[in-house]
Amino acid sequence: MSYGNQVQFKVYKEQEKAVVPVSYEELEQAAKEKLDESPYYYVAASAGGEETARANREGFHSWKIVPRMLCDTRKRDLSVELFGKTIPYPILCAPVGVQSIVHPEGEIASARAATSMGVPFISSTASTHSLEKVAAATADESVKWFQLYWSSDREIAASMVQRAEKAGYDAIVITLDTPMMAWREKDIENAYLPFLMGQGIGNYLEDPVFCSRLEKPPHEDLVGAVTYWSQVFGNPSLTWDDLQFIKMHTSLPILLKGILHPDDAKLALEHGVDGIIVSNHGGRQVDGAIAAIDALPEIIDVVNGEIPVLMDSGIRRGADIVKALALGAKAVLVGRPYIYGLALAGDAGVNQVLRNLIADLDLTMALAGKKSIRELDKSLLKRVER
Ligand SMILES: Cc1cc2nc3c(=O)[nH]c(=O)nc-3n(C[C@H](O)[C@H](O)[C@H](O)COP(=O)(O)O)c2cc1C
Ligand SMILES: O=C(O)C(=O)c1ccccc1
Repeated sequence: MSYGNQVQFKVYKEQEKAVVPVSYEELEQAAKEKLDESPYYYVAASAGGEETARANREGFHSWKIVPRMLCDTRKRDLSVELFGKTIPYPILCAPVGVQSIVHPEGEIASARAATSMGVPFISSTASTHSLEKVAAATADESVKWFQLYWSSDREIAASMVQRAEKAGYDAIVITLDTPMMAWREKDIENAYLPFLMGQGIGNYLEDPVFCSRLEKPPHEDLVGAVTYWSQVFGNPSLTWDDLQFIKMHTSLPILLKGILHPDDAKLALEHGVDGIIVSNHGGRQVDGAIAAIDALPEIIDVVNGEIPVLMDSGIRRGADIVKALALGAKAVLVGRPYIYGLALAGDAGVNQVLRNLIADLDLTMALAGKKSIRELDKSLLKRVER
């Protein structure tokens, strides 16, 4: 029996204990049926008319895999190396804030599930559970990164980065595309702001610098804490020169998330960052922005192998990952798929969504004639305009 068949049998066998639908569309539908309208749309909806969210998918559709034959793909190796650590698959859990709106255990359950299978977890600044509690839910040797929303009170930003380093995180992801929330029509219709109920601000409520700015501690005056949070959450005044400030406060590798323009990739290199994540935030920020997969090739050219380039926005199946990697991404991040798994079945749901994605990737690699991530390049793809 070939290794490929073993993967299939294992997946079929595990289906007996299935807790979530296998297809992405059915997964999303099941989450819609389970969740209340406001949290469901907070996760599922994108900015404006959702043109960019659609473009993310259409972008993948316009690349086609041209499989190779007779390549002996019995044994495959999906591992990649990032900042000196080998991860078993080229997949990470994207930073997603306020996960407690879909499941009370939120980020803790997701981090536990992901890292137990070797999938790095990127912990969001906007988590309900603090970065220390998320780290405590994972094994010491597991790979985890911390995502920074750079507060307009920069001492808070510095404090969070230092806390992350102390708690054992391996890298800092600075998200650049969300100094403020975009025009999200569903959330406006639903007047939905979970932060006002104290959700998604766990990292602030436990931050010594944040708390030192308050008149009363958060447990005595949550409204005061939330009000201050709303004043300092975003920082639209940042410029490239500010990066130096965070670099001074950490020895961890720094990645910039939300890069779409090749000139920004150039600036990232000039400012000495360690990695780039090509992303349009899953279509949740600039509606009308270029699809992340369409932005990727030019950025890969500019970066020219100097630092790792990762991508996210619209990854739904194994073939999407093969396409992103063939176009030069080192690894991909997934967002909504694992959040729907969390909504439906807590850590078991996250586990199953990731397991399915990995098995799909593994089979797609084998059937495309590729046995290692290193073998993926543009020659496997053809662009088909429709
Ligand atoms: C509900 C939700 C919350 C998010 N919160 C954050 C966040 O706190 N920080 C961040 O950098 N990105 C955040 N993102 C964006 C993701 O990291 C990622 O870029 C995006 O989800 C990828 O697209 P996908 O959902 O199509 O996989 C969020 C996305 C969703 C769906
Ligand atoms: O909703 C988001 O996309 C996001 O990035 C975010 C921003 C602030 C708090 C929580 C999530």
